Amino acid sequence: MAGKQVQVRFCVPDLQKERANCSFNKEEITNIFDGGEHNTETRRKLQNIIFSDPNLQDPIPPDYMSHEQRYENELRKAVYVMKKFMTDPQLQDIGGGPEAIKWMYNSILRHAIHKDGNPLMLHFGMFLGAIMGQMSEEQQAEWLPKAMSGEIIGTYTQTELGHGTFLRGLETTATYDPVTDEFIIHSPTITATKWWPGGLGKTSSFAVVMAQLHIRGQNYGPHPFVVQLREHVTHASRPGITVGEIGPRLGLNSNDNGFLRFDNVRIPRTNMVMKHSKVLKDGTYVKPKSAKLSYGVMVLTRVGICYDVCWQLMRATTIATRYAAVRHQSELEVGEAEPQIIEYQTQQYKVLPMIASVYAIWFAADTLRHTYMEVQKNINKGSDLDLLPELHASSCALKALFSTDVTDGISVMRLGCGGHGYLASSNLPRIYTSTTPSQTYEGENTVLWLQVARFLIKSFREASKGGRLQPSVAYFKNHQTQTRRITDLSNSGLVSGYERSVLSMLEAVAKQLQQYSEEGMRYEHAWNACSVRLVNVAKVHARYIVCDQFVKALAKYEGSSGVRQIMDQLCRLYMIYSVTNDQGILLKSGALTPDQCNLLEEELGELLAALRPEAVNLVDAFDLHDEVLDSTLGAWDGDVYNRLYNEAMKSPLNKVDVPDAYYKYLQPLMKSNL
Ligand SMILES: CCCCCCC/C=C/C(=O)SCCNC(=O)CCNC(=O)[C@H](O)C(C)(C)COP(=O)(O)OP(=O)(O)OC[C@H]1O[C@@H](n2cnc3c(N)ncnc32)[C@H](O)[C@@H]1OP(=O)(O)O
Ligand SMILES: Cc1cc2nc3c(=O)[nH]c(=O)nc-3n(C[C@H](O)[C@H](O)[C@H](O)COP(=O)(O)OP(=O)(O)OC[C@H]3O[C@@H](n4cnc5c(N)ncnc54)[C@H](O)[C@@H]3O)c2cc1C
Repeated sequence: MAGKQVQVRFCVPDLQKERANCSFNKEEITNIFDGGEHNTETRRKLQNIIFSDPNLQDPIPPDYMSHEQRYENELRKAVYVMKKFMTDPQLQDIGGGPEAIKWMYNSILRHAIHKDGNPLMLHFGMFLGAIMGQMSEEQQAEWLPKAMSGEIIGTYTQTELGHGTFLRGLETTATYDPVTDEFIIHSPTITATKWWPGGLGKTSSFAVVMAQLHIRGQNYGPHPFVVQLREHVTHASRPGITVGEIGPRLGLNSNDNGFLRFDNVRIPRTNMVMKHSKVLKDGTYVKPKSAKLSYGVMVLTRVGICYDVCWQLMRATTIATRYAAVRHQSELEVGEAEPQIIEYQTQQYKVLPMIASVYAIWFAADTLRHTYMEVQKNINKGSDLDLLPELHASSCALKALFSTDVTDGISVMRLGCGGHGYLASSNLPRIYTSTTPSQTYEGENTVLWLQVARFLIKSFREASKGGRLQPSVAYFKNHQTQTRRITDLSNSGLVSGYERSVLSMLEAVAKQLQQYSEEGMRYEHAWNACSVRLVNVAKVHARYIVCDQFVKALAKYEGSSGVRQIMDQLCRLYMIYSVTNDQGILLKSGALTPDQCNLLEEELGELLAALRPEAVNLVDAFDLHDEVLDSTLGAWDGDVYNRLYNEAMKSPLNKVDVPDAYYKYLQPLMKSNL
């Protein structure tokens, strides 16, 4: 059943044909990703307003702008949107609730308006996140209105030149002076220089600064403080503050990532962020319920990254799938017309598992978000923090898995578009460069995998003692009784295959750790000597979580049978794609036999063929506006060749037939060779 849009808009015949027979209700799928029918309606209204606003257009394609122009252009749009969003009655009236607006706004703005980074992103993400999640109620009352109105703009400054991963190694100090009731913020060394925070270079007037808290000579570890960096009105950097931008990056070049140094800068004691830990006037330190609660903003951002990369994958798959339906190349049979490249099974294998991955990521991210909300509720109620290790481990696992899967997936989508995928106008290069840093920021992925492994090893030991297990590792309780082989290849059978593989890997690595310890190696060194295996088991556990969540989400799905059927096929594809990619692991652990792997590979081919006719409709159902795609190859109408040609015409080199550079360099060379 085709949606309304499909019937009225022009598109090339190849896409018309693809859209003519759709076996499911696309709108129902759109509603899933928007979080309900009402949200879809709200998002579309917002899109119409935003995309028809001339103030949000770029004067020239950002690729042809200088570094300064890009920054200025994005800041102009970001400030305009902020003001418009807060004051325009049209936007106020749209409704949908703050949650809906927030998610939709993030996706529309981040991906369509701010094409290569937004100088206010950290303000809206982590600065506001720190105010709302880490400040006491009195502090929120003071800071939130200022931050919401734009009176102050802030960022989150944690990473330093010398340390990003190792928070305990941060060197910036916040020393309490009880005489003046102030903290003295200081950067004692060059490596203490804050380095990387988004919006820090030229945009932010304030920052949440992570610094080592010192009271009367004792170090209480990293804590967050609010520090004013720039003067009101003049925006000049304040005395004792040295701040600037760190220079061009692989991508996200419109966001002024910055550096920052403090020379004994004094701030009031009450600028310490004090929801969880406090320093009283007399210098008494009030401990938090858990030392790790001050890392909460990172956890929230890790959850956000799971959704963020999912949107990026939706964009990349939409572009590559539509292109694959429009592009004709080679011959399937000699002398026959060139087929659409999507007819090649290898091309289907590029796009279809990535479309299925979008669903897998979305459902797992949703479960993670609910765990986050539950933990947050418990923190606010002052009740126990039992779920904190679960949240930490799952958010590390899913952030690391999805940022890697999606970065790799986008690369495959680019390759799937051949040479044209390498053109900036396809937008695949920028989608890639905007996504790959998510493997580094908010916890470098290897480091996060090791955090997951730490949780797994602890849980494994707990299971052997018959102890209590967190939900994501509840399956460990069976570990001594289960045989390794699975006998049925259904989805739940394959999930069980992953469980058994994790347990088998854990058993082996735990044994190796034990052996090293018995040989006299210190535990930390034994851990390091096993860390490649530890990372590997963490990855398999993460894949288990995602497969398990996908199956569970579908079991609860109450929509139409058409959508249910297509999602079942996608789930099956995701399962088999994952298992066949991991078959070495599953074979080694004894969960699968080579014959079973062969059966799964056969089924994979059948699924690709079954899903091939639905490919374009599946990406249409993501309902990404052409402005969100921003791609010559992925637009809804499929008019790829005219768009490619027209975009090339925008190159400044094409303004004149013979450029000045010819007269300066080439002509003298060519003349001298006459
Ligand atoms: C939507 C898109 C937005 C994109 C914007 C992105 C902008 C980017 C911003 C940034 O990058 S901000 C900077 C982010 N930096 C990091 O993420 C640093 C990564 N490092 C860490 O998180 C930690 O240092 C560490 C690697 C987890 C280790 O921390 P630490 O050394 O202090 O811990 P340990 O002493 O080793 O203790 C580990 C102990 O603590 C538990 N734990 C660690 N972190 C957390 C947490 N966040 N929540 C709960 N628990 C935590 C951990 O499980 C261990 O527990 P036990 O095993 O001892 O029980
Ligand atoms: C685009 C972008 C935006 C950012 N925005 C912000 C921001 O707004 N605010 C902010 O504070 N920071 C920000 N960062 C910084 C980011 O959080 C750090 O870069 C990240 O946490 C990694 O730290 P690092 O750079 O020190 O890498 P390192 O920790 O030095 O990593 C280098 C290598 O060492 C390995 N390694 C390190 N420790 C271990 C270990 N214990 N075990 C095994 N291997 C290890 C890593 O796996 C990696 O291969 C941003 C970074 C980027 C790229």
